[in-house]
Amino acid sequence: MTATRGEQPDTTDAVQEELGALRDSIDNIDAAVVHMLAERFKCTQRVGRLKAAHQLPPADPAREARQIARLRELAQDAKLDPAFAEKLLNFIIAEVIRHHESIANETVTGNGAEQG
Ligand SMILES: O=C(O)C(=O)C[C@]1(C(=O)O)C=C[C@@H](O)C=C1
Repeated sequence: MTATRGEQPDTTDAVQEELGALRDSIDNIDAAVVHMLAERFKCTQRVGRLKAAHQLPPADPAREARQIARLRELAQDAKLDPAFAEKLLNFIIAEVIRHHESIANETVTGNGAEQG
């Protein structure tokens, strides 16, 4: 039964079991997201070094526009809010660009970059 305002919370075993099972799946998905992001950042770290070694700019807005268009379509097909997918990609790419700038700086100054 759906709880409404003013009713006591339903803490029966069946509800707790279903909540626990859903949370197990959420934990697995969160772990997969972390591992996928870690792999993505390993790739972008190599991109950052390649760009710095060849004096290429950290950001590539044309590439980003293609990624956003593609991700919005994928999101739509998957019934995920395309605006959310775009915000998430922009958030990740902003961090990647920060890393690229740090690597480029390290290449010029010889100082250690803070992160890949
Ligand atoms: O493909 C690149 O040129 C990257 O540096 C990677 C990446 C990304 O994280 O996907 C990051 C910055 C660029 O503006 C575009 C894409």
